[in-house]
Amino acid sequence: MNEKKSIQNVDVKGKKVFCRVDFNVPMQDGEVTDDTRIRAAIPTIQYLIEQGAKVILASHLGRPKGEAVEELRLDPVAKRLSNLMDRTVTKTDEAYGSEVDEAISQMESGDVLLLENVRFYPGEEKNDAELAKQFANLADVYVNDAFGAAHRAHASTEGIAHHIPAVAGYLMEKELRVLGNALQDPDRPFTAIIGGAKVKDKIGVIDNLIDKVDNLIIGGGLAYTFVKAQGYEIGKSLLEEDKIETAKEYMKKAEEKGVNFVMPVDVIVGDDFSNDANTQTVDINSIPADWEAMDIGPKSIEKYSDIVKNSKLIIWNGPMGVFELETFANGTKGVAEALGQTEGYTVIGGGDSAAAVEKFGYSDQMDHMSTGGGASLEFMEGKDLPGVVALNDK
Ligand SMILES: Nc1ncnc2c1ncn2[C@@H]1O[C@H](COP(=O)(O)OP(=O)(O)O)[C@@H](O)[C@H]1O
Ligand SMILES: O=C(OP(=O)(O)O)[C@H](O)COP(=O)(O)O
Repeated sequence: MNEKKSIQNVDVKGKKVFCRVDFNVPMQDGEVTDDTRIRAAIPTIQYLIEQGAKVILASHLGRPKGEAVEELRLDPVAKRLSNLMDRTVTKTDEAYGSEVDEAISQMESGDVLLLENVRFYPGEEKNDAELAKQFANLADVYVNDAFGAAHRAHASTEGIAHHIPAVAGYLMEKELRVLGNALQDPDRPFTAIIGGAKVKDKIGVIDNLIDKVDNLIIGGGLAYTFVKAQGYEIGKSLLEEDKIETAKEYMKKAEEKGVNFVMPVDVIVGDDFSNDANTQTVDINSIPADWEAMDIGPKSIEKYSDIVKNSKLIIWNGPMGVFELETFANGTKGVAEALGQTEGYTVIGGGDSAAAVEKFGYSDQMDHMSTGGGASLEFMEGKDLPGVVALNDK
């Protein structure tokens, strides 16, 4: 990232700036229910205003598949941004075309405009060259602050960057710096905790992390493919059959590299995927047939917490159990608490882990909560992010 230009390396004074943000926020009944991503983009927007730029914001919301969907219009987002910044935010009903041209022609220095959902146009996700040009024609400079969408090569995240000067915003810079430092020059002991349910999505991350960490802690639904690979029975627990061999290889690789590969030692099993399930706490080698492991047990929580408290750097992606159900939330809560208490630097990799940390009230105690789920995973996996690659080199 150090080699990519940032917002401070380009003159934006009095210029029209197309700023791609990730305002893909949860909404209910036409109201924004979590404005974390909106607040995270404010330092960049504020800087552009202070520089006297004309700030043209663009974002996607949801997955409207190339056509206008009323519930996915960005009006509630414009309203929330306007409230948060205590200033007028003009919103257009299109993302380019005559209405947008007219609105931009009326802008003065320091004004803020929000374009309509860019995914209302089929060319956005196809990274269509014509659409990218249309976006570029709206402005003099392109700023990408949408870290959460940086793993997408779309017209407003990638294509546009080939037409006008293209730089990273403050949020993008911060995300890449924190995650990049963690992976390149980590303080040690360096611990990664990987949980959640998507074995296929996370197997590459586990592989890449084995080359970097001192402790690799596995929890959540994906742990049971590894438990099975160790030769234990897992009852009805989540299993990705075709990844058992890969799991074996990774455990072998970890051993060869001297990485402490940490698995649950006990689990909470349930007889039903609900809060009313009957439960038992069992050792990892005693999961009964017909029961499903839905959370890590108390001995595992203690073991994981001790490692977390003795680490200098901890990255966490993915809950330890089915935390949405109170009955199976203790593992995730316990790990969140340990991260809240550790002296080490804590990085939460977006997605459900960020939601869990928020839900249990520990977000203020974390050092960095990433605004990107998929993006931070791909970054940790060592993949190039197209939205970053396309930016101008220093
Ligand atoms: N033991 C388990 N069995 C089934 N599902 C689980 C288990 N542990 C966690 N989960 C589920 O994993 C989901 C999150 O998985 P994932 O999307 O991979 O995480 P993230 O969004 O943090 O990357 C949660 O909905 C949670 O209920
Ligand atoms: O919410 C997002 O992804 P995330 O849930 O993986 O963090 C981003 O806005 C990307 O959205 P997308 O996955 O529809 O391309």
